[in-house]
Amino acid sequence: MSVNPDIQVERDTATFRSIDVTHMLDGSPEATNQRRIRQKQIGDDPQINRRNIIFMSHEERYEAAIARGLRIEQLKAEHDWDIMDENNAIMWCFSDIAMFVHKVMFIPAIERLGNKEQHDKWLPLAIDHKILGTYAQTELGHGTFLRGLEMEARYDKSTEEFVISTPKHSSMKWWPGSLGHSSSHAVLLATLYIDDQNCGMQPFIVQLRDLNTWKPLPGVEVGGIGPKMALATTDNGFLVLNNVRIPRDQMLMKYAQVSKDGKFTKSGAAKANYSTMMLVRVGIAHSCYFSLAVGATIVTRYSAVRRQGEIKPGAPEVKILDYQTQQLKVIPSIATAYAFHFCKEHLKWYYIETFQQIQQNDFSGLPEIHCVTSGLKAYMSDIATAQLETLRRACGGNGYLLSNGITNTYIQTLALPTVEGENTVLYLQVARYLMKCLKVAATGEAVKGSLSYMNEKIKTPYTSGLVTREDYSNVKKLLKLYQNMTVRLTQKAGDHLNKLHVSGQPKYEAWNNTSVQLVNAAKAYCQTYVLGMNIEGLSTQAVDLPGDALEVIHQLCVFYALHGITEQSGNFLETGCINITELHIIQQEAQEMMAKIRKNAVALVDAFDIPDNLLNSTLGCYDGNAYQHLYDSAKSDPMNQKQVLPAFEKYIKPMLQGKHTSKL
Ligand SMILES: CCCCCCC/C=C/C(=O)SCCNC(=O)CCNC(=O)[C@H](O)C(C)(C)COP(=O)(O)OP(=O)(O)OC[C@H]1O[C@@H](n2cnc3c(N)ncnc32)[C@H](O)[C@@H]1OP(=O)(O)O
Ligand SMILES: Cc1cc2nc3c(=O)[nH]c(=O)nc-3n(C[C@H](O)[C@H](O)[C@H](O)COP(=O)(O)OP(=O)(O)OC[C@H]3O[C@@H](n4cnc5c(N)ncnc54)[C@H](O)[C@@H]3O)c2cc1C
Repeated sequence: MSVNPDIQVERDTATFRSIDVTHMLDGSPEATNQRRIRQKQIGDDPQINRRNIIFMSHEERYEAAIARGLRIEQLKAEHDWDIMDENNAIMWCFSDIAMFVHKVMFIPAIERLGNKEQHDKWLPLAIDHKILGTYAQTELGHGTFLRGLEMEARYDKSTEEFVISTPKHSSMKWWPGSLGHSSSHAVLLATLYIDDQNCGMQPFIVQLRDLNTWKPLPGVEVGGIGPKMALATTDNGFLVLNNVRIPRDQMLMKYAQVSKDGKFTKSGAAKANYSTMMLVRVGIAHSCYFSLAVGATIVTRYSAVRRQGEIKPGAPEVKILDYQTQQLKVIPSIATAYAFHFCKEHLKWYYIETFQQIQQNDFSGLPEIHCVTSGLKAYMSDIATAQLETLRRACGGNGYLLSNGITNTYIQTLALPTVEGENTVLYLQVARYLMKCLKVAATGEAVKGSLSYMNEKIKTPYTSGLVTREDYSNVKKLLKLYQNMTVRLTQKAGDHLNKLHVSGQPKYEAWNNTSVQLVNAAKAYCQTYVLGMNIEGLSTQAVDLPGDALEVIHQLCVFYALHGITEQSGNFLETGCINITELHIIQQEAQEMMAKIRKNAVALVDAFDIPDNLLNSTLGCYDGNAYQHLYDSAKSDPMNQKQVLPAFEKYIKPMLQGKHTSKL
């Protein structure tokens, strides 16, 4: 099929070469080649390809997702993939792999929470798929408040075993992925009791199913929790354990130990057992980038080939991308996807460095990285889901179809604000850190790390620093506005907290009564962080780009900063970081920048380089032939393979013949 001329002209008139930006996103031309080879191995494989999933039943999808997982293992062995390749493969399959919690949580939990002997015993079994596992933490009664977990592991000194039980309905495990039907084992988080003394949440390895028959072991009641909005193939489950006994060495003992005679000891940081969640929060940031890149690609391409209505009366119908309002739906998502790219790259290296320190028992970086990973997981998933919905609607009626490729991406991404810590709760963790830094800054001590800008801002009076028109496209000046706004919102929340406390409210009550302001400050901190990483990316990753490409990536960053101010203008005005005249100029500059970026919109999403066989979209194919692909997809619907469906004879015909009323 030839390329739609409407999309070809977009490529021909772009001011830069997409491939240069693709190399930047991948890190180098060699990395681009390597990724393309991997994506071809996945996309071309009939067992992995997700082409027909929209026509499958729940059970068919589940089975296909198991087969996909197995096939990925084979490809990994055949092509010598490393862990990054494997994680990317899972992401490119949109996590449509039934055992993916085994890979992204079960194995990492053993690695992080187990000691050397436990690594030696369990990791080879898990890595070779001799056992399949889940991460079973959340219960029916508690997901957020981990100190409230009710499943009990009581140590029995006489047999040197833990006895695990579910005292009431609310204490059953509820939600763990792959638990329903696909796991033989679980890393199970339960409250440890020794002689009735509560020793906090600890991780245990518990076998759930017989490895030959796959039947639940005695004392184990397990099953799926029922159909969900999406992620149909991650069989989230429930688990009830009735006095199930496991040997002492099946408590993962890297950070807490129970001796044979029942002595409890702890090593490492207080929250070291929470470290698996931090890793997955980093993975979620990466997923948010990918989902948004997918959505932006589909909708930008569709908007460039869909013609509807006229701008100039009587003139030919225009591409919907030429409507300014459509641009406002599409361009921010492109700019955000690029900002998220820089941010997730930074986060990946930041996590690797800090994890290495933690491995050396240096926990000093833990509070800051907990703040950053919690905040970015929350902020990026909030923004990604909001923008995906805007993008989906920007396709009009066809945005409601499953074959468009964006609907599935959107509803899958909708899980991310909830999993690994509900977003509001995570923002409140960020706020806790903000309040601590505020206290440090107030005493005149230097705040270090991502909030070091607080040192300067807390002392100096604020001026926007926007004097000339050029200042409005100076990303460093714009970043200062964001930093000002974050510090002011933090101070405002801090003042409110203190005021309530001084007026007699206990600290915990004052905290709850300030939590709206606290969350607002935390979001501002996250938004500032993302912008900061975008700007840093310009001078690190983007710096080697040819001038024309660098200019466009720079424009995107300016637009991201300006648009963010227009979206949050209330915060910027209320804190006095800009005045109304400055806001009007910012709005105007943002619109002008959007119009410039529009010219390169298709080339910018092409640079994400997501192949058609992973994109799985009728609307967003590279060739721009959306109508042909929509028609082909409709024709391939199994319901269209018969001219007349059985329901005709059963119900429609009797109705047409007036026979139905006799049965009423
Ligand atoms: C790539 C796609 C992947 C999709 C994956 C899908 C699979 C999904 C899996 C899951 O959802 S698994 C279950 C995830 N569950 C959660 O994330 C639970 C959320 N809750 C928490 O994380 C915590 O309970 C809490 C809300 C952060 C608070 O915990 P708690 O009440 O026990 O803490 P406090 O006693 O209040 O102490 C807070 C104290 O602890 C520090 N802290 C908290 N978490 C961490 C951490 N992860 N690392 C380091 N430090 C942590 C926090 O900073 C506070 O410190 P101080 O201020 O007291 O110094
Ligand atoms: C698709 C999916 C996959 C999952 N996979 C797993 C898995 O593999 N393993 C696993 O263990 N779990 C898993 N979970 C569970 C998930 O981690 C929890 O649902 C999540 O942590 C939220 O906890 P919750 O359900 O208890 O929400 P709740 O805490 O009940 O949240 C409900 C509301 O209460 C608010 N709230 C709660 N506490 C506070 C507070 N302190 N301050 C202010 N507001 C508060 C929240 O903001 C939210 O608005 C999964 C969930 C989903 C949806």
